[in-house]
Amino acid sequence: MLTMIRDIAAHVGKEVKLGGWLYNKRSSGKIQFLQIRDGSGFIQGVLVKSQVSPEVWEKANQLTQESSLYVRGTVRQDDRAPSGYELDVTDIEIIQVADEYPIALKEHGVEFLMDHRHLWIRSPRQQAILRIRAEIIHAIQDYLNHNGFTLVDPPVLTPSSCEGTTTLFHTKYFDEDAYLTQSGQLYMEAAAMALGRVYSFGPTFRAEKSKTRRHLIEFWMIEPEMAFVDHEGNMKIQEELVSHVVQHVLNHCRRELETIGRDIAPLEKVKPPFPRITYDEAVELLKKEGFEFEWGEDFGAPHETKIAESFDRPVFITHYPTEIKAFYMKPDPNRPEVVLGADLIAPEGYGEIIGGSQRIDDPQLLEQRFQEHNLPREAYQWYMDLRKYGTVPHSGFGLGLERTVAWICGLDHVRETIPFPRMLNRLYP
Ligand SMILES: NC(=O)C[C@H]([NH3+])C(=O)NS(=O)(=O)OC[C@H]1O[C@@H](n2cnc3c(N)ncnc32)[C@H](O)[C@@H]1O
Ligand SMILES: [Mg+2]
Repeated sequence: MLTMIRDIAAHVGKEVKLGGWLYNKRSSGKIQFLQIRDGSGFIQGVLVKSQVSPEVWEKANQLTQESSLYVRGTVRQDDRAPSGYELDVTDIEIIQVADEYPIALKEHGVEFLMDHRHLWIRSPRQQAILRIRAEIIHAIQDYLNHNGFTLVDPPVLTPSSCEGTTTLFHTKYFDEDAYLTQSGQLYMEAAAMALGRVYSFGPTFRAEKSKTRRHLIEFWMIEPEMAFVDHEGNMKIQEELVSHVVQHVLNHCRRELETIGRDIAPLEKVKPPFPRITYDEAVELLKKEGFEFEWGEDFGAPHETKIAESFDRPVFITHYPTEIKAFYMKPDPNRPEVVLGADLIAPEGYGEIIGGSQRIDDPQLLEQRFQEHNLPREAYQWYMDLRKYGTVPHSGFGLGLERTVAWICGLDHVRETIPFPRMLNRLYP
């Protein structure tokens, strides 16, 4: 039975057998130091020429970067070692001497690394990011599952759009037209009328022609939807969820955060309540900061970054103009030219991580929106039925996983937040 490096502390003084890959090695003539990784961690194996057979010594000489092997040895505690332990190697079984590894331990250009993403993910930094991503997913589901939400899976193949028709991926569904989902929201609204509080978690697709550090073509979204929850209740759930996730990462990913060099001070300030400013107040703030900005425009990355600089934690921007938001958003009854919705803007320039709103629950108004947005009525009949058979006030939001990972990890680009990013001009590997 192989021992995993993550469990090595339980085996001090004992002989163990590990399976793994050679991450790196160095030699001082009579001693060889093998940096071994097995996916659960790293450990240094030490070979002393005088203490192993010539065959084992020769095998160690043959090993190249990323060669796969079994190694046997005795576990020794050593505070000088990064993991706190070392392995006094007694035997090596080579599985494969790897070809010359393309990602040598030096700087490489982004496109080269992206072309070798299937290998790049083996590096300590990329492993750490993927572990933090997994912990974020775990924390999100932990919060939602313990707060009355049920996971419901929406379809990926859909007959219509949710977020406008300019970013749809079209495909044929036998002899019908279909589109890859932009958002599971509309289906979550149906599920919320059945189960009260629901959420979806899956890939969503936007044929965005934007090549920015925050846009992916395929990204993962968590979409909670809640019956009998209004705009303010929606934001309260969002700030509790995000704060829970950040605290979970701080509690469970310290080693990974150190590996990627993340300054955690900004994350320690992420506690509810988050500040709320209206779109109007945000426009005024931008004008005071010297931006040319017309009421009715949408905020771009520079605007969101400037707005966020006034706060030490994520900030809700609420009451956007109805004209620039999606058809389903409920207008403010006291001021119909703005909606009961909010974007959650992360600090440190990471921009919008959540989009959400209260939904239109009045059938007449929804009919009017179908016409204003020129939506094909028959494709949305099921969605209108939700307003005919027991409509209720309800709200929901979409949290973009990759943007959340980029913010929490402090990364420059979303391409490092997902195992195999799909971006403009990138479908490989
Ligand atoms: N259930 C809902 O209410 C969600 C709603 N239908 C929706 O899709 N809103 S959103 O378009 O703002 O997207 C939500 C979030 O999804 C993320 N998002 C949105 N588009 C992208 C792209 N292209 N790349 C990466 N991440 C993206 C970003 O964090 C947004 O705040
Ligand atoms: Mg949005």
